[in-house]
This record gives sequence, C-alpha cells and structure tokens, in this order.
Amino acid sequence: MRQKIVAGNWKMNKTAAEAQALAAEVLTLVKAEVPADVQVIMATPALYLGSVNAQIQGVSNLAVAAQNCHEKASGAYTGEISAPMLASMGIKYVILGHSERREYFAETNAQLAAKVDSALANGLTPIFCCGESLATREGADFLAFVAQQITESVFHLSAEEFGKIVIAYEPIWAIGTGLTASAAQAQEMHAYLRNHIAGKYGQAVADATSILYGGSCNAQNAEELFACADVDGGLIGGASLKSGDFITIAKSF
Ligand SMILES: O=C(CO)COP(=O)(O)O
Repeated sequence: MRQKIVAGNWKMNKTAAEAQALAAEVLTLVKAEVPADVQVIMATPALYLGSVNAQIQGVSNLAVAAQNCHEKASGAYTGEISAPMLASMGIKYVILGHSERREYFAETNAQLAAKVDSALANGLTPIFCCGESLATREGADFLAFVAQQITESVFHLSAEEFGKIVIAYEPIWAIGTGLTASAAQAQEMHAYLRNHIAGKYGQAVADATSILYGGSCNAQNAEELFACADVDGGLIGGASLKSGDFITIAKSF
C-alpha cells in the first residue's frame, strides 16, 4: 500500500542510553504531532531493536527497522543476524541494500535478491535501497543504472510479493555530503522508477508502491522534496539523530 513514510537510519550511532533517550523523544513527539497517516520508522543499531521496540509499543504509526539481515535463516555466520531472528523479536521492517552495505560489505544485487526473499518469507517489509554514485550520475545512463539495481534484486518477486516492499532512492553523492538532490532530480528518478515498476507489474502496482528519497534530506528541504508527485517520504540519516529535526521532517508532507 502506498504510504507516507519517514524512516530514520541511525547507522552506527548512539550508546544504549542515548538510543533510549532518542526513542523516548521521538515517541512523545510522534504521539503529539505527527498525523496518523504518516508511518515513522527508526532503524536503530541491531543491539537496541528489542528494547526500542518495547519502548514504542501501542503507537500504531511508529515502528523500528533493522539496518540489514543475512540471507540465510541460520547457521555458521558469525556476527550476523537473520530475518527469522528479527521476526521473532517482533521487528516489522528491514533496510536492505544500503549503499554503505554495498560499498563496505560488498553486497551485490544477487545477494540482495536473496536477502529480500528471506525478509519477505519471514513477514518483514524490506526497505530496498538503490542509487547511483557521482561518477554514474555524470554519465548518460544513471537512470537505467538505478532501474537495473531494482530489476536484479526485486523483479523476480510476484506482484503480490512486490506489493509488500518499499523502495528508497538514495543517490550516493547526496548521502552525508549536504548535497541534496534537487526536487526536480528526485522527481525525475522517482517517476522513472515508478514507470519501470509499471512496465513489469502494471500501473496499479506501481501506483501502490512507496518510493522514499534519501540523501541529506533535512528539516529545511523535506517539504520541497515530499511535495514531488512521486516522492512518498524519506530515508533520513544524520537528521534522524535529533528528535526535533526528525519530527519536523515527518510533518513535512
Ligand atoms: O544514507 C542515508 C539514509 O539511509 C542518508 O544519510 P544522510 O541523511 O545523513 O545524508
């Protein structure tokens, strides 16, 4: 179902006490200020998922997400966390294919397809990330490059399965750089991707897909980005670490 979504990706930040405090502030502000039709998500470090999830119970438009999961259900994969483990903790969402995972942990489109399958098989909603580097953006084929990431990692799904995933477009050149894609650049890519999805699954499925923008999205620029016809919300890094900024973004529709 197409939804307004603002997801905060905390990445590798916050101690346990800081995480608890930030989650408590977000909880209070979501209850008081964020419209019920905006789904707010906090992708905390895996260590804190259980405790933060317990903290936010009872608020229907607030949830937690894992930042990654392994593609196998269990086994000798030291340090990894599987989709069945996340599901057993009551976790509903998992970010997959973030560019930092692709770059630093060499995740490939094929491996991500397996992670998406494992997430869906365990009832998790994947927030599937795609996006191009600056070098790719400066070439002629950047739109096709991002479409290809989607083709290779999620187009093996049935229409019903595809209907359960969220797409997040995050241009790598805009992540943590302060260089936000302009609203026109975001809209161009989001419309292209929606059209690409329509080509595979039909217009109804494409129109029902939530496509988020990420990359230096903040309290100042969120409103302009979210006003774009094909931008359904944001995946927020740095600005999700401050409750006030994060909630301002969640109120920017
Ligand atoms: O990578 C991001 C979210 O997943 C975006 O990070 P920033 O908002 O810090 O640019």
